[in-house]
Amino acid sequence: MSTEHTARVAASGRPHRLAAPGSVPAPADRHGAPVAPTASPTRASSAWREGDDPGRRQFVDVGPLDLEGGGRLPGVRLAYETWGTLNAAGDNAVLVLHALTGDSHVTGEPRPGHPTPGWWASLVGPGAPIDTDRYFVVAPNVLGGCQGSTGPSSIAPDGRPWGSRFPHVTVRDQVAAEIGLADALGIESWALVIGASMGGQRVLEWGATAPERVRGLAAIATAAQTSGDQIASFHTQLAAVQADPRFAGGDYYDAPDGEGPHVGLGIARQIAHQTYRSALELDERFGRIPQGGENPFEGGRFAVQSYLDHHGDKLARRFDANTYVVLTRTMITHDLGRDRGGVDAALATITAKTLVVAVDSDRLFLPAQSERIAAGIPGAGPVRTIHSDFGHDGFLIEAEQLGAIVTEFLAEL
Ligand SMILES: CC(=O)SCCNC(=O)CCNC(=O)[C@H](O)C(C)(C)COP(=O)(O)OP(=O)(O)OC[C@H]1O[C@@H](n2cnc3c(N)ncnc32)[C@H](O)[C@@H]1OP(=O)(O)O
Ligand SMILES: N[C@@H](CCO)C(=O)O
Repeated sequence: MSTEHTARVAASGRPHRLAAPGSVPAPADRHGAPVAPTASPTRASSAWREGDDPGRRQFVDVGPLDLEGGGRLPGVRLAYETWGTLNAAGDNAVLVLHALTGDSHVTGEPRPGHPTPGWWASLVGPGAPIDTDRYFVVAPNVLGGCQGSTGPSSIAPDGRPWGSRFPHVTVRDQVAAEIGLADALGIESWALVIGASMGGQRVLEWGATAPERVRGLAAIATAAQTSGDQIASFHTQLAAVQADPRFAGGDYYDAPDGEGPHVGLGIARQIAHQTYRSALELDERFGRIPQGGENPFEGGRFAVQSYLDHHGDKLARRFDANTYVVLTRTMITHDLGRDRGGVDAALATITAKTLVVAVDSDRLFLPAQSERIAAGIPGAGPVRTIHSDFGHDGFLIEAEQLGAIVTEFLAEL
């Protein structure tokens, strides 16, 4: 394994892999520094607030929403971005659904205050596999999110942030809100609804909730029903956030010092990030190499620890902890088969032509879960496999492979 794997990593053409031990960033560098709870520049809510970064975001009010779990949101607003033009026939609309910590900014188009391109810039844009010169692409921020859509950091009718009072929302509720967005945009049926991971959960839910409104589906690195193993991992992430005293049960937005539960959120991301990468990659890439300038025998870290610290810290600086909790709970309760006679019965009701994609090294959303989706949807072809050393994150990293698969599927549609 080792030789072949190393060769594949080396041949992957990735711009950045672990630097030689002597040249990894010094401990004081942002890449080398441990999570520094008191140094966070973010306020108690790192959620987007109106006026922060208007960019090209638009908003739609989809009205009150009766929730699957019995509660009610009195007014739901979705933030979204669009690219391209809806044609006269109205048949070139594509809905792109982000994963847990994504947002509406999918393409490489620059936006104010964000140095990095959107999260699927290689897949969506002018001349890209989902060609915005041809398709009208719509990407909403999910219900419960923190990038402009109604979520726990939004202001409730009493003028205070929802915080701990934000109700449980299910994947079905999120899709109900997105149906409101489609209505508002005058889109009767989507040529394609595409998403990965948590976004893929909504893709499947679209197919089962509104089969007449989707002609094509692409469900990538996802599952029709959250497994016990996934719930277990999500549970530990929730526990990490909730154990942070600054979480305050979810009501931290008005913390006098302006600080939120960055430490807990960072730890949750570290737990999650490990599941986003493969064991093989972490071993091959980091192994037992100490972080530059640090000695693990004197309280220092191995490079992989520093790497996880970095990813935890980075998310904690850009994301709202309550949204992380709300969306994680949403994923925990995801079950396409609920009240539909079970998963297989629900999958059988999906009429859209469906592309199912798995990442072979994914240890979070297992390829077997993709197999189940493909076996259950009448219009699904065999599972297409992304071969990757990187695990679940392969859906973000392996742009060339995914692009080719999506291009082929769109041509068939
Ligand atoms: C669909 C969605 O919703 S996606 C949401 C979008 N974004 C995210 O999820 C961001 C989280 N990041 C990731 O998941 C991944 O980084 C990806 C998938 C985006 C990219 O993967 P890769 O290109 O393989 O990046 P990788 O995992 O190697 O991380 C690179 C970072 O780790 C840092 N790093 C690498 N080694 C170390 C180390 N030893 N110590 C500290 N930091 C390190 C790099 O400096 C780099 O930092 P930067 O991102 O701030 O520039
Ligand atoms: N990087 C992805 C992984 C989960 O699919 C995210 O944070 O949304």
